[in-house]
Amino acid sequence: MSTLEIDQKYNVRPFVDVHETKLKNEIPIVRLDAVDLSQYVSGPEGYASRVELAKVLEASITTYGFFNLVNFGYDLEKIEHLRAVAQSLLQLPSEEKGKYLASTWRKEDEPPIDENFLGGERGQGFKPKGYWPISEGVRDSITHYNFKHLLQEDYFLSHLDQHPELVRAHAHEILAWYQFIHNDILLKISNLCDIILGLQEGTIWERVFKSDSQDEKKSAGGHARFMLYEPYDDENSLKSNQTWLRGHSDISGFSFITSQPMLTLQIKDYFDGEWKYVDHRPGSLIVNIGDAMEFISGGYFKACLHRVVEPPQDQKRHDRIVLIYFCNPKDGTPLNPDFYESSKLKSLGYSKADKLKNWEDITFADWNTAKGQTLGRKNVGERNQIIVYGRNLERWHHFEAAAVN
Ligand SMILES: O=C(O)CCC(=O)C(=O)O
Ligand SMILES: [Fe+2]
Repeated sequence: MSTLEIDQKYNVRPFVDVHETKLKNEIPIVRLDAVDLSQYVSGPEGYASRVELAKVLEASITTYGFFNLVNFGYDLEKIEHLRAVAQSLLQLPSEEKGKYLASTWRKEDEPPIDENFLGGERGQGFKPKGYWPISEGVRDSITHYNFKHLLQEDYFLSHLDQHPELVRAHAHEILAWYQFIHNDILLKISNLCDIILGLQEGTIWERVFKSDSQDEKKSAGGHARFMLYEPYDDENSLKSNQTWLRGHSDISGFSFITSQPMLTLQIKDYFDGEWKYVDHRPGSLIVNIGDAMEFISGGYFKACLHRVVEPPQDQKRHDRIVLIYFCNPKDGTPLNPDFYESSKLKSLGYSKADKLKNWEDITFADWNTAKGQTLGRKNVGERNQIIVYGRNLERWHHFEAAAVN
């Protein structure tokens, strides 16, 4: 079957976003700074432009830990088309989803999905609705599909039988978008981080994010997620306290989320500790620092707490689709700033000898495993300080400190 015929079979059609809210003046909202990647000029002659851009980035990632990326050089219509594919994929019947669950314990001869059989959330494939407990018996209303191995193109393309037909038909488009984020956008952002930290450009890329197309163990990790949020009914909305995804920081180095009109993503404002909706900036990506970059920078960059809640009144009862990319450091990356010998961090006191005495020497793989095991657990909630390897699992204390100052 041609791609066109497959698209017809699965009714691939544009995802219709909800209209913009008219209530922006009545809700807590934060407009993130825009990092304009068209201002990034490579080569020695572009150095001054990169220094200017690094200043904008530094102001964002050392406070909110979030920024908007604009003019990043990818055809926005292609991203819209992927959202259309995501819509049809995430709306496949349950029996189809049951064949491709995101669980390491998926076996070919396992029975079709029923309420006792839900896929894990981190493997490749589907996480059906209802996997995470939210509160008072309410379970999540999020369907997602995870992609792994995106930076190992040969491997990905030779294992397409692990994916539903719709993914198989669009495999090249999916790879193209995520590899562009990693190998183009992230490379530039890594170099800007080098400038911020007083490191030679290329340092963070080489040590942390460089991909290896053949050997996944030596490569940074490229994990993507298509997400569909469906609204709760009135009863679940009330019981869940309007929460779609509980507050957390990401494990990743950086996470990239497509900005769309429905205001539901909230961040905990670094300056006053209040939860605020992230405003929509058309054509932008919402980018945030994950735990790994916070630890690599000794806590100078902030892995901000964020959550997903119901939108303002005039955007309710509508589906929401986002495409996410989590880029993880290479497994062996040390999560301590001393390894990078940044003069800037030393002068700010972000070194083991100074502010970070309790931090154990760990690699990204250690953190990924330890925190991964806690995901979705009810006891790992807001204000519940849990220390792992000398570090706070979620850094709620950032906001307490900021609010007092
Ligand atoms: O849906 C969103 O906007 C963010 C989701 C998120 O924070 C996550 O999957 O880690
Ligand atoms: Fe997140």
